[in-house]
Amino acid sequence: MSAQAMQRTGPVLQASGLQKRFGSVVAASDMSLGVADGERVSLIGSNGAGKTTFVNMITGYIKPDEGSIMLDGRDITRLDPRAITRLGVARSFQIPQLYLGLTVLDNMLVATACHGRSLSFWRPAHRAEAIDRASALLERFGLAAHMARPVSELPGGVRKLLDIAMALTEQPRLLLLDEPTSGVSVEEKFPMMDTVMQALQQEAMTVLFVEHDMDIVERYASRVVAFYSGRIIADAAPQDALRNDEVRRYVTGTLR
Ligand SMILES: Nc1ncnc2c1ncn2[C@@H]1O[C@H](COP(=O)(O)OP(=O)(O)OP(=O)(O)O)[C@@H](O)[C@H]1O
Repeated sequence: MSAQAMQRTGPVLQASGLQKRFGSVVAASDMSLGVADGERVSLIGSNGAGKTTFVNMITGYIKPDEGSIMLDGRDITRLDPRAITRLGVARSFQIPQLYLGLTVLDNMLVATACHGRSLSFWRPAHRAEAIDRASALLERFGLAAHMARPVSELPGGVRKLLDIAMALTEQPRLLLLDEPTSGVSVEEKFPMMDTVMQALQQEAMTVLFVEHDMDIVERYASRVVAFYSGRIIADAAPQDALRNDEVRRYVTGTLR
């Protein structure tokens, strides 16, 4: 077995004892979380609970005061965001980061060039490979018909799908999604998430997604991690986590 394959028997992500203070605010207090290959973990919590701080520490935008973060057994705690992206942590934002004047395919190719782990993108062979990969992903996300259209002509839901597809161009090990259904209508949110989750399953992707909509959490997460006041207060299967008293009191507001 290769060294890389042996590494992959461990967790994809292992965060241990993360601490972060902003002045007197404790944004992360002893946060530990291990995520195995193929898990779909939903991060829940009310405003200010510490979800974004956790995600920003994983992606390198914030450095923890204490604790460590391992990706496939490699210590990424002190690496800069670009190096962490190159090692396989991809992220999609609540507001899609797209080039509105470019076509859907060109957005995918820009993402390939930006997330690229080598500088060979502009070589013809690599470019042809990138186009093949982009086309396959657009197919999986139901976006193939839009390939030649400028993003400015596309509705919000389609832009969200494109933003997530763009995060996958370089086959990351871990995908972080920030509220994938925010701003999506009630009628659109389930069909959109069905498409996203099916595509992610086909890619065997490990996903962490921040989500406020508990219907979405219950339906699509394999595991739920709940945050409150900078701490992880529950980490369990969706049914169990959403029944937890602390989660009902501090997150979903169903227990007073
Ligand atoms: N850069 C910063 N400077 C100062 N305080 C910060 C900073 N980032 C976060 N905080 C504080 O840390 C705490 C955790 O915030 P965080 O953004 O992680 O919460 P969250 O769970 O993501 O909330 P939301 O759902 O509103 O995004 C909050 O009290 C917040 O005000």
